Amino acid sequence: MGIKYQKIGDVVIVKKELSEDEIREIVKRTKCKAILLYTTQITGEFRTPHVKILYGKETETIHKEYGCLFKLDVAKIMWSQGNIEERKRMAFISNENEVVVDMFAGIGYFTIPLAKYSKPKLVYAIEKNPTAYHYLCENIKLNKLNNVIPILADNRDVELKDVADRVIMGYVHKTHKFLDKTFEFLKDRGVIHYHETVAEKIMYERPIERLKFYAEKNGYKLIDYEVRKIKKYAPGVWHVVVDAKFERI
Ligand SMILES: C[S@@+](CC[C@H](N)C(=O)[O-])C[C@H]1O[C@@H](n2cnc3c(N)ncnc32)[C@H](O)[C@@H]1O
Repeated sequence: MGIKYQKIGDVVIVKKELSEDEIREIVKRTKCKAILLYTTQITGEFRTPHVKILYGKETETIHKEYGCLFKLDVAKIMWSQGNIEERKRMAFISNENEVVVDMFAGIGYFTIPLAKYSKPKLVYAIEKNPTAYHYLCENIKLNKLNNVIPILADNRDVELKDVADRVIMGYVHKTHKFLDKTFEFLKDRGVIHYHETVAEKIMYERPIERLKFYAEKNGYKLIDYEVRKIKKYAPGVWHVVVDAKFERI
């Protein structure tokens, strides 16, 4: 059977309609409790999937990855398998001396592995969507973390000045528009993990130009950076992350 599927906890996601035989085969093979069809690309600021349930009823599950537990309702909240390497990388990016702000925390995609393995002093995990925030709080409890403060808010409304050694911007919809706020969170020196979707031809230039522009505007200078590919986003378009180090001028 050549059907492509993705298993999140005990829920399976497919991207095309299945026959009765195919549903039976997937259930037998994966022992899943539900099969969901993602009907369109994930869009919108909350990154909510559009789904049709092909099998089962219950779509809430616990996904295990890299020793972390992620509870989510797969019918309401996205899970990007393509970001797996970045979630692992973020797990060990910080250290015990740091305070981190995760501006687009979701259910804790980066916050949970980072808080668990890097053990920073504190992670402020900001999330605007109440459903994602609910699971973020559940996941902090499930993973027994005491160094995460979840905040239900639009990150632009959060008043935290000069607190962060590191800011994660794991969102790819006009991310640069949030950079003024990011520099408000940042201490005199710090690192920003800036995500962007960008055409291949300009992927080593445009994100850097934007970072430099907002740094200068906010009284910082870019002192070091590295552009990393996360995944192909569309034909000729990459989802990249820039690890960028800044210092206040
Ligand atoms: C979907 S996550 C990114 C995916 C994730 N990095 C992964 O590994 O799969 C982005 C989150 O940012 C949240 N978000 C969007 N705009 C926001 C804002 N202005 N303030 C706080 N959270 C926001 C969305 O609700 C969503 O949960």
